[in-house]
Parts: sequence; structure tokens; C-alpha cells
Amino acid sequence: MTTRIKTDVCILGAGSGGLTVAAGAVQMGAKVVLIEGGKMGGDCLNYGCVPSKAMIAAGHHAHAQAHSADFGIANVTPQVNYAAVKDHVAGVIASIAPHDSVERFEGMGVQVIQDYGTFISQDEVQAGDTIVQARRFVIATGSSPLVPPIEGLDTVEYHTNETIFDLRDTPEHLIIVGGGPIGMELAQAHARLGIRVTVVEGSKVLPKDDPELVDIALRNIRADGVTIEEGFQVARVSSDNGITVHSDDGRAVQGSHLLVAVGRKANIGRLDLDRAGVKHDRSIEVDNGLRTSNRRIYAIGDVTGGLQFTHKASYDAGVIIRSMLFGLPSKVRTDHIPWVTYTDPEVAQIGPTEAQAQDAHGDKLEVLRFTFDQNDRAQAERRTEGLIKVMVVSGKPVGASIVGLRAGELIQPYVLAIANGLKISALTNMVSPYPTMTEVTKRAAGQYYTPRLFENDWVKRVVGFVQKYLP
Ligand SMILES: Cc1cc2nc3c(=O)[nH]c(=O)nc-3n(C[C@H](O)[C@H](O)[C@H](O)COP(=O)(O)OP(=O)(O)OC[C@H]3O[C@@H](n4cnc5c(N)ncnc54)[C@H](O)[C@@H]3O)c2cc1C
Ligand SMILES: NC(=O)c1ccc[n+]([C@@H]2O[C@H](COP(=O)([O-])OP(=O)(O)OC[C@H]3O[C@@H](n4cnc5c(N)ncnc54)[C@H](O)[C@@H]3O)[C@@H](O)[C@H]2O)c1
Repeated sequence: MTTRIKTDVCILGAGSGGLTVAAGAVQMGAKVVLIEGGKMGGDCLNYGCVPSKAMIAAGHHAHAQAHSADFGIANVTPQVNYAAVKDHVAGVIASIAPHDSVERFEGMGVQVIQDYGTFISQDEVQAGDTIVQARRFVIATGSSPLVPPIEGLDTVEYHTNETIFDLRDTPEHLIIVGGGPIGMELAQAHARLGIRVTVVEGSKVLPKDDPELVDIALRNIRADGVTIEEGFQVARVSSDNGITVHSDDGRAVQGSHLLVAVGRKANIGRLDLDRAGVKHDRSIEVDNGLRTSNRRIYAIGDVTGGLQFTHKASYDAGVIIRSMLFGLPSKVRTDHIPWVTYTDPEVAQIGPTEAQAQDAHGDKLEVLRFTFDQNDRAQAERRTEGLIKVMVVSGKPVGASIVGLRAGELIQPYVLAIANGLKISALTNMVSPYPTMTEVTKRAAGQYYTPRLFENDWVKRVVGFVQKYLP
């Protein structure tokens, strides 16, 4: 028997985006229905950010055991139990899961339906036996691993981010197809756990980041034992001697396990978007207020393509809550969205890279640089390999790139500055506690004033003159 529900807001997908809308909307007084077909928490909690960062943490501990001699502590070969590492990963997911659970959201007053939703008209969605009619819908159905039609791939057992965290048998040699953030984070984590790893990448590794910074990260990743084959476009996979991947130019790599990490595809297959009047190609088209071609329907997060990060999905949620609940105009922006690849060292970016800023701003661009070897805390940690670049236009930072220990934390002052349109002086006015790594962010900003104050004849003449007459 079919049940009908009328509500203010109906959200499809309980990942980072959908959960943020649900929690915000219900706590501000809207009637909310949340439809989730898979696991509460979506990709980030179950197959993405959380398990990958938990694996990286395990890899970090193993690496520290093997690299302590410089601190006067004998190196030991880590005894890694891969299945126990996976228990740790599952434990971390389980500890966060209650926060995203059906119970917590029902406790807030959200009606949760655990099934996949499909539009049956312009203002109705069916999920199982329930039809939901809503004033506004939010599509937050995320993305799935893209598995390209590579010849022979279907003849071998391969993993994606949806299965690799459940693998408990230690791979002897893991081949990773794709040198994007998923590939590189998991490559280094596995190598540090003592597993032989080869990354095969069709073009260049981490192509969206500044190549000068990527080179610094890659030196360390290679030093951890990861073999990286660039310009290796996988054209065929065969099952001779385990698994062999073949490039389009005749190279081959043979291994025991295969992880495919070559990008994402938007989860739109089950939605029947044409019936809802929602325009789409491979992802959902939205305007600058995140509305689809059906004005009652918004789309947020990975399903819209573009920047595919948890914090972007949550940010989108904030943008639409304003227009959906209060009827106020609300526009999305992306110039202040950072991203971090959690390799060691981390690579962090906000705004344009140096090359992109050069194209956009030409002569108006100033690039400030500061290296980690000038930071005392980095010296104490023996982590002096690192670089920050800040792209400045008319006295304001428009972008920043950092590679180095905890770059993802260090970029935050620039995230604050760019989000609020602050001048570079806002960073130099900051007094950083000594000795902290974050001092590099202030010292980089300080480079803006170095030529203006210390290499300036006019300043020198004024100081000389004032000194003559000062009592
Ligand atoms: C390995 C990996 C590591 C990552 N690491 C990071 C990181 O460190 N930092 C970062 O910011 N981002 C990271 N990401 C990206 C991040 O996971 C995504 O950007 C984020 O999860 C997107 O959130 P979302 O709400 O758009 O979609 P999702 O989290 O994918 O949630 C969508 C939900 O919708 C459900 N659904 C789909 N179709 C329907 C339907 N028809 N009806 C009902 N429900 C449906 C799905 O089951 C899913 O639960 C990582 C991704 C991967 C794969
Ligand atoms: N730290 C983070 O924030 C984080 C971590 C992981 C994932 N993510 C998100 O997930 C998204 C997807 O990550 P991803 O690494 O799967 O995708 P990606 O698109 O960033 O990288 C995929 C790589 O695979 C390569 N490739 C494609 N086909 C190939 C082939 N046949 N042979 C060899 N190489 C091939 C591409 O050249 C590309 O460099 C990211 O763009 C990001 O938005 C974020």
C-alpha cells in the first residue's frame, strides 16, 4: 500500500550535503523528509574521506617507527597486520557513524526514509512505498567511482574506493590506476604499511595542483617506495600472472591487486530527472543559486560536478538554506573553496595556482614565497621540506599554495583572508605564537613588505632624516 506525505523540504541523499541541509532546515522549523538509499553519511564517511584518512594515519605510525633514528630513537621495522589496520579503519567509521545516523536525525525531527528515491512528477518523489510531495526538493545524491570501459577490466577482480577498505588480505603488489587525490593518498598509505605499490597515471600526477609543489610531495612519496608511471594510459587489463595493466604505448605492469581511481560519475541514474524537468548532461545543471531548471528543485555537492569535496557539499547546503527557507537571494562562489591532498607532505590549495593567476592577472600579480627551512618549528620536527606561495593582486591575496607538514592546517589563515576579502596586512598584523609551523603563513605575507620597506631608498632616506632630529 502506498503512503503519501506532504512536506516543506525533501532531500535525496544523506551524505555531507544532504545531512547539512536536513539538520539546518529542521532546526529552523521546516518539515523535512530525508531519503537515503545506501548508508547514512554517504561517501565521505563510508567509502571516502574518513576511511582514507584512517588508513593514512595507520601508515604514518608505521613510517614513524621506521624513521626515528634522526631523533636518537632506533628505527624498527613495523610489524603491520593489514586486517587489523582495516579493523582500525572500521572502528573510526563506527565512532563517527552515530553523528550521521537515522536515530540522530529522527531525534531532531527529520523523517528518514531508507530507500532510493525517483521523481514521478515535477513535485513528487517515490521511495519504496512512499510518495513524497514537497514544496522544495534537494538532490544531494553524490557521485560514484567511474569505471571506464577498459578492455579486459571485467575479467579481473578490481577494487574501487567502495571495496578497497573492506579488503583484509594483504596485497603483495597493489596497482593503482589514476594518480589523482584518491590514487596518491592510498598509494602512500599502502606503501607505508609495507605493501609494494605502483601508480599508473595517464597524464601527470595531481594535475590540478602547482607542479612545483607536486614535485616536492612526489619526492617523498617515491622515497616511501611508491613507483609512479606517468603518461601510462591504461588501454587493456589482462589476468596473466595475477593482474597486468597495459598502456596504449606498449608498457605493462604486473601486480596482485588492482584499484581503479580514475574519477567520479554523478549519481543521477535512479532519479528520472527528465520526468522532474531537471536538465542534466553527465551531472546536474544548476544556476548560481544552485537551482536546477525546475525552480522547486535544488542540487548540491558532487552530483553537480565541479569541485567535489565534503566541505563544498556542506557549503552548498548553507547557500540553499538561505534561499529555500527565507526566500533570500543567495549565490554560490568557489574562489574561497580550498582543497588538500593528504599525502605526506600534504598539498593544499585555495584560489588559482601561480600559473592560473599569471594567466588571469598578468603584470598585476605578485607571488610571495617562503620555505619551511626558515621556520624553527620545522627544524625541530626535522620537516624542513616545504614551500608556501601566495598570489597577491592589488594588496589582497587571491590564492595560496602550500606543500609541507600539515599544509592543510597551515592554509587556513589564507582561507579566512580570501573568504572575507582581507588585505595581506591582515596576515602580517597577526602575532603567531613561537615556535609554530603557522608562522610560515605570516612570514610569506611579510614578503609583500620586504621590498617595499627594506629595499626602498626613500624609506632609508626618511629614517635617516628622522633619526637626525629625534631627541
Ligand atoms: C576515497 C575518497 C576520499 C575522499 N577524501 C576527501 C577528503 O579528504 N576531503 C574532502 O573534502 N573530500 C573527500 N572526498 C570527496 C567527498 O567524499 C565527496 O565530495 C562528498 O562525499 C560529497 O558529498 P555529497 O553529499 O555530494 O555526496 P555523498 O557523500 O556521495 O552522498 C550521496 C548519498 O546519496 C545517496 N543516494 C544516491 N542516489 C540516491 C537516490 N536516488 N535516492 C536516495 N539516496 C541516494 C547515496 O547512497 C549517498 O549516501 C573523498 C572521496 C573519496 C572517494
Ligand atoms: N583529499 C581530498 O580532498 C580528496 C581525496 C580523494 C578524492 N577526492 C575527490 O574525489 C575526486 C575523485 O578523485 P580521483 O583521484 O578518482 O579522480 P581525479 O579525476 O582527480 O584523478 C583521476 C586520474 O586518473 C587518470 N586516468 C583516467 N583514466 C586513466 C587511464 N585509463 N589510465 C591511467 N590513468 C587514467 C586521470 O588522468 C587523472 O589524473 C577528486 O577530484 C576529489 O574531488 C578528494
